[in-house]
Amino acid sequence: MDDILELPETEITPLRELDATVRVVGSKSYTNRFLAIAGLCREQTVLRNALHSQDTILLARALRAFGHVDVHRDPESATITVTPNGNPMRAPEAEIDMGNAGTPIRFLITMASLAQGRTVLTGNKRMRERPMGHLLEALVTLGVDARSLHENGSPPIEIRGPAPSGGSTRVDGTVSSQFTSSLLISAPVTEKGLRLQIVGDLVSRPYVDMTVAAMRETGVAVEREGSSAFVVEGGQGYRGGDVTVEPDASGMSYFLAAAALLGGRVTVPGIDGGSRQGDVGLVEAFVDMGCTSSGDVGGITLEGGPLSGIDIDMTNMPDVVPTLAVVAAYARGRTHITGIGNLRFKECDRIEAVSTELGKMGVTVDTTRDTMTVHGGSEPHGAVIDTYDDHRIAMAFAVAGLRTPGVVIREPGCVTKSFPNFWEVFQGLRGDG
Ligand SMILES: O=C(O)C1=C[C@@H](OP(=O)(O)O)[C@@H](O)[C@H](O)C1
Ligand SMILES: C=C(OP(=O)(O)O)C(=O)O
Repeated sequence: MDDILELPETEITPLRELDATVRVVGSKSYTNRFLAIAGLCREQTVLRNALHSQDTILLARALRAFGHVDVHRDPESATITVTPNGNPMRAPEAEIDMGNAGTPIRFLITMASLAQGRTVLTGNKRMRERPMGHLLEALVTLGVDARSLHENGSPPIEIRGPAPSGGSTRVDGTVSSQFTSSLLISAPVTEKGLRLQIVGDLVSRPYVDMTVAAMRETGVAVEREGSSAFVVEGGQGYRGGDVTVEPDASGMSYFLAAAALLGGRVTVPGIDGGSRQGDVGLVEAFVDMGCTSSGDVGGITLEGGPLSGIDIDMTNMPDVVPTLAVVAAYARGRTHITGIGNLRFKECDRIEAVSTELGKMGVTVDTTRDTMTVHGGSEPHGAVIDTYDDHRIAMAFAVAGLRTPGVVIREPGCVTKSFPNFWEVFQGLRGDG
């Protein structure tokens, strides 16, 4: 098919009927976790169904730059193999440019403290505005020499290692869960381990649960004390071997949304409601709006129905807010979304972006610092959608184009951050793909 990734824009052709089984890419979050863990492991790790996208490639390259592991991808078997080569972890001489890969750069900030020498982690313009300050504060308490070179809490971040090995610290959980995950992942390979207390209300909590699950799956013990404290003993080694990554729940959301908007049916195999990925919670939200779901252990099926607005707290599923907001635009009544203040620190300010772009389609959206209210009910019209170099804005609004004629997505190539074959899979919904 045409290489949509290279085009300045693409117009979406509406679709009348939908009944499809859709295979989505491997989870971005699990791939990032298992890659980071493999980068700390003394044994070889083989990742199956791992996500091969801009962000995970940047993480794999960064791991290689520390010189202690070889990372090899076999496209035939879609496996990524991480093999320790016996060398110590050393800070690379050149700065590491992490683009706008938020999770990877945050995982690497703590990992870099284990390496000998001065590491500088940087990124694109947007990354240089994204917050890392709470993670730096937690690391400084542990005695790590880590700082924001522009003293604004954002990259470039300089880390001088190796740091004193572990200890006790606190981390603010109100801006990003990735700081907690970052501290936890490196903890078992330190000498003293980590006692960690989260302060403030933790956002995106399911991602921390995924971190703990990934750590346990790879052989280390993590103790939890209540919901906000963790103890990880030092001197533990991660276990290598085979790891299989489940499908990406955020990537799944666009296809479930398509079923919701078209009154059609979509099945995504390989993932079920019991997944730890918080974004599977979107299925329940769509059911509350009027859809029907059926799921067995082998997959999730959603069938559209007449849609009504809902009130929903999305603290635990930030990445599917654009998806839900687009569907809400087609629902009768208003949808009030709370708990989403940290959407302002993602690939773009997603509260602003979603309300501006829905506005272009004739939909009224009210916003506050941490909420969004979408007024549905009158049929949206087509518009040229700016995507702000944000994959989730592109993918969410593409779905609107399946129902509304005249939706044009600018810079469709931005999907490569998390879902490089998105347009191919999207085209496949037509059954002629
Ligand atoms: O740990 C992770 O894999 C992620 C955590 C979330 O970020 P925040 O904790 O910053 O909300 C999410 O938005 C991101 O896409 C992936
Ligand atoms: C926020 C996201 O990613 P990250 O924070 O890893 O850049 C995302 O994928 O929606």
